[in-house]
Amino acid sequence: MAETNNVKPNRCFNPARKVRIIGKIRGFTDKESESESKDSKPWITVKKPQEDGSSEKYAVFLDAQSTSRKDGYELDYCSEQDEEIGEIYSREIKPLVSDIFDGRNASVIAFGARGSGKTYTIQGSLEKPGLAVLAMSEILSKARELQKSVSVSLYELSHDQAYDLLNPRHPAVQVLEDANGKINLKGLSQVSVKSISEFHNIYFSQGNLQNSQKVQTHQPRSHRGLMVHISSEEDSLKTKLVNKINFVDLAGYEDPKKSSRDGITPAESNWINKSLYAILNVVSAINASEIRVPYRESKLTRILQDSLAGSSHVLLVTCLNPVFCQDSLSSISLVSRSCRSTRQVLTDSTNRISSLAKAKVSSSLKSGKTMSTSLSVKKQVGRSQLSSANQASSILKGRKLFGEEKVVTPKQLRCQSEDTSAQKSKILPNLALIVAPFSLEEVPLDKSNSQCSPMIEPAEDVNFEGPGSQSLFELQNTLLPSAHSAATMTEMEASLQSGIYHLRSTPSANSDAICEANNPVHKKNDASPPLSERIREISNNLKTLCASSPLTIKMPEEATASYSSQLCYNDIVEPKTPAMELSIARCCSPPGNFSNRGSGVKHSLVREYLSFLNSANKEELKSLKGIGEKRATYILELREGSPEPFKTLDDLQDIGLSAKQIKGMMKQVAGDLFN
Ligand SMILES: Nc1ncnc2c1ncn2[C@@H]1O[C@H](COP(=O)(O)OP(=O)(O)OP(=O)(O)O)[C@@H](O)[C@H]1O
Repeated sequence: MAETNNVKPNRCFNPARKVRIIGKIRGFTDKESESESKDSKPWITVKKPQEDGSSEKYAVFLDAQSTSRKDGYELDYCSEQDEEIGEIYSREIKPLVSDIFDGRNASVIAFGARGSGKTYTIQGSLEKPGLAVLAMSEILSKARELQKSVSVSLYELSHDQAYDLLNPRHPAVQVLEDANGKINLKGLSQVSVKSISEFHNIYFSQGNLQNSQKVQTHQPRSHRGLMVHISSEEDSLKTKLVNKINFVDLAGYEDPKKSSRDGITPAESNWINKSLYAILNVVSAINASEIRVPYRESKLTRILQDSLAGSSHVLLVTCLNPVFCQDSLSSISLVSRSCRSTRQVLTDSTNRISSLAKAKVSSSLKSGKTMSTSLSVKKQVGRSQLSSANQASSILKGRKLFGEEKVVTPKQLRCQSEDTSAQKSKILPNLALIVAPFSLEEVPLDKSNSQCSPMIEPAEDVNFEGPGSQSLFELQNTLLPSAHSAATMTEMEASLQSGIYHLRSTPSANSDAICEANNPVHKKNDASPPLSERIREISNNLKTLCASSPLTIKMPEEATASYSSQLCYNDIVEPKTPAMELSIARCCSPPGNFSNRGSGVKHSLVREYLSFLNSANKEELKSLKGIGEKRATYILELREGSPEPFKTLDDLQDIGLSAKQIKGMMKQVAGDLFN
């Protein structure tokens, strides 16, 4: 664990990230305590933030002794195994409860493998109340103080169908969205609660209620949600203000390939995992401040939509089994992937920390080798190396379900080298973190692949969920550079099931900023140099000018004469519409405009271009047609001798360009204007 000290501090913390992710290691059950030998090494260890500032976050290390696989993840917080639920409540939930009374919504979601203690954490028992019960106790006392009313709803989700657990008939709940984007849960009862004992009766007896009614809603694995509504009458507005806090006990994550212990079918298991991926996809999109948050991917995310979006607090509690559990390993890995975008690997709450990969990176760099950033990273341990037809279909299915993923070949990755060379030093170590626990293919260092970085994709479909379903925050983002689209659960599923790890990096506001800082030429992944931007701007201005320019009126000669003769004979001439047909020509195309308006714009373009050549740095120069490494170096040398070596286009001949080449360059930036 010595490497923990090497955990990099959170260099570019993203303040927009809204989902807090904590870990909770469950206590041993009686049976486990019996079988667990006193001196056996725990497979999960928690490392607290370092006082010397070398790490600001909690880190949890999972050491799968049977496979010698070690993984490390950063979390916002991770409770020790013996930490009482009450302590977690005070630390994590209490502040949320106060905020609900100040008008915010909240969602507390327990995620983890089967048997990892989710129900124990959220619901608990009468003797050992869970987070929801402790919260309810405080909510009720605050509500009394502030004269607000409290009601609760309970639902269960199975096969993407929600059922009301407080109605003895367990009707299906419909999720409807009104014109303002407000979510209405039709068919979900709300039962008013005045005291904690009333709440206990409702919360702890709903299982019995189901059994007595013999309604087949309660599946062995299903999601269960408690929704607490806190409402107050707003006298002045005569409206009812309602805020909500949700507690969700998700169905346990289980490898769909495993034969289930409770006889559920693979289809059911797939549905559960799909809905788990959906919630993680939403978390990922929220954290990445994406414009489009995929609430519509599952009924659960639709139900929670207004308690996930906007200024809502979201707390994801990742529950972990204290005895080795492959599914626990997979589930924290899923959470980790949902909470980062590959470009922000050091900024998210569950960054994977790997001594293994770090060592590999440093050793590979030292040894003159570098890691291949190919999309397929073969898993070192565990399952078969190659994806079977089954796995492939699962990947495809996943892609279909969770959005298309561009498959990027290693060759394409290499092609990015020029554009991303400035970022290489940042990305390479980060990349190592992403793929940490797996063996990374090492390839001989060559110029092209040494500069590889993950493929940067443009933001994909920017679809809004529906009218008004966007928060103001999201709306604002539409005006900003596209935020990154985080890795979807498709990748996670694919990786977990097939052992093939897909890396994808997408631009983010943050990364754009980094990119810009590193290389002002490459503002975006399509790398438009500022010169062409400026020239485009001039060109656009020109078009606008053309569009708004006065009509050119050609007057027939005789008409002009008669008009001017009028002017001659009258001192004060009343303006008259000439009685003649005018031939009107409107200049629309820039070349046409040029011929009519002289060469002012052209000169201005040339000036811009020359000034760029006189001031751009090497990388910027190289982005121009006809200027490679040598010419760029030569230009910089010329500039050392004279600060402005290029005063006219002809001066470009000094760097070995022919008149034809110069014209070609100008054509590149200004198109037909230089024909
Ligand atoms: N902190 C704890 N101390 C002791 N026992 C615990 C603790 N947390 C959970 N358990 C026990 O572990 C078992 C599994 O817990 P729980 O049912 O909460 O898991 P789960 O994640 O909700 O499971 P599933 O995914 O199957 O719903 C239960 O028997 C529970 O009593």
